Formats: sequence, C-alpha cells, structure tokens
Amino acid sequence: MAAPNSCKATENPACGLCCTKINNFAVNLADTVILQDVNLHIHCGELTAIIGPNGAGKSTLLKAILGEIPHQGELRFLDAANRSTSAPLVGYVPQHLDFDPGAPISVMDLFGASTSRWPVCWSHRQAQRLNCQTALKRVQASHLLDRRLGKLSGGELQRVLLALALTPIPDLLLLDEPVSGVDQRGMEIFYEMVSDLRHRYDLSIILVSHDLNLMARYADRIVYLNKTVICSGTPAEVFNNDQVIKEFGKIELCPLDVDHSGKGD
Ligand SMILES: Nc1ncnc2c1ncn2[C@@H]1O[C@H](COP(=O)(O)OP(=O)(O)OP(=O)(O)O)[C@@H](O)[C@H]1O
Repeated sequence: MAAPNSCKATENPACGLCCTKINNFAVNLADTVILQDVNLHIHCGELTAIIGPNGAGKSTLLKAILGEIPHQGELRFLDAANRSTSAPLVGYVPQHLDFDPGAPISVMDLFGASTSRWPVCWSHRQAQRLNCQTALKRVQASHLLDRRLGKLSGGELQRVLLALALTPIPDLLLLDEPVSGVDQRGMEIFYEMVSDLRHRYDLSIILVSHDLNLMARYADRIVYLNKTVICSGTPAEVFNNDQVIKEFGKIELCPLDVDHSGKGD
C-alpha cells in the first residue's frame, strides 16, 4: 500500500512535497562496473527522462531500483509529511510482456492474476471487476476489460500495463521504453496520458527512452546517463550540453502547447 500520508494515496492534486532519492547507486555485474555514483532526486508530479547511449546502464538502473539486481547505495522516499522510508511503492511498465498471443487470457484475467490470489480459472468476483474497471478508466481503457490480450494493439497493451502499474498508485513509476514498436500517434497518446497522470496522481516518474524529440516535449527533467550521471536539468539545459550534442547531435526543442494540469477534466 502507498504510505498513508503520501499525497498520491488519496489521489489529491499535486503537492510537490514527495521526493524519491537515489543515493550513490552502484552496480557491478560479472566484475564489470555498470553503474557508479548515481545520485538522483525525483520529485513528485515530475517526469524525469533518462537518456544515454546503448549500454549506458539505463535499464540496469531501473532493475536496481526495482531490486531485481544487486546494487550498492540507497533508495529513499520522502512523503508529504517529510517522513522517510527506504521502501517506496514502485510501479513498473516493461518494454514488452511475454505471453502466448493465442492463449485465451483476457485483460480481466491478467488483472485478477496480478492483483489477487483468486484463481484465474474461477469466475471473477464483482468487486474484482469493479477494481479492474476503475484501474482501466485511469488510462481511458475500461472498454478493454474483457478483450483478449493477444487481440490488443501494441498501444492498447501498454495502456493496460500502465493501468496495472498504477494499481495501487505507486510512489514511483518506472517506464522502460514503454512504447517502442508503437506507431507515432500511439506514442503520443501514451505520453500525453502519462503527462496527465503525473499531475493527477502526483506521480514521480522515471522514463527510459531513445525518442529524444518526444522526451524534449514531455519531460520536466532529463538525465544524461553513461555509467554515471553526466548531466541533468531541463530539456533545454541538457540538450545544450556539449557531451549530449556530441553523442546525439543538436536536438530541436518543440514544447507542447497543452494544459497538463488535469483541471480541464
Ligand atoms: N547480467 C549481466 N551481466 C553482465 N553484464 C550485463 C548484464 N546485464 C547487462 N549487462 C551489461 O550492462 C551494460 C548496461 O546494460 P543496460 O541494458 O542497462 O544498458 P541500456 O542503457 O539500457 O542500453 P540500451 O539503450 O541498449 O537498452 C551493458 O554493457 C550490458 O552488456
């Protein structure tokens, strides 16, 4: 469960007071240094994009935060009451979901299996269906409740995974190239949704992506990672950094002209 005083727990508007701190993260795999001295502060209501060349350690950082691989350093979450916990609730959307597209598994089955111990082969209880519907509504996908997973488009499946990652609303949401392979419009819909959710639920979001143009439009902060944090700041600051220009070339900023406050809903 989310911390009781976390502003997200009650789904209130953004408080700007919660913060995830990654202190001195280091990862060594097979005697190779993959990450060292990684220090980041991720603020609630902000989308922080991690960019970097192939093999820079971006996915490794997310796996270390998830606790999937051994690491040094600490992960702390400060809630709205300034209370610190070393175990923030983390939601995660992977790049792909491995499943048999021919299997008769519905979106409801996936939710049931992931969020309760009720056997999938038994019919779903009404309360479970309602919870699933509420979760899907957050990502405007309640119509997908009884659809077969294998029949979903790439963008629809990622929205379902996003809904799952938001059940319950986490302290920190990790997105690892969540829309690679999805068409341009699908990517934009996904990022617009994530943008809106960050304010609505005051989410701290870390997004790994290779799509620098989209990052420039949606990220509040960008971190250029290459084994360690090379530079971080606003998109304008990072894209003007000499090392970033050397790696990626000059990236044009194209700000969004939309209101992400969620007030218009
Ligand atoms: N289990 C492992 N054992 C040893 N080395 C590993 C292991 N897993 C990953 N690595 C290495 O760690 C480095 C970082 O990998 P990682 O997948 O985190 O990079 P990335 O920045 O996400 O790359 P990409 O942008 O290509 O997805 C790579 O050099 C990779 O070969």
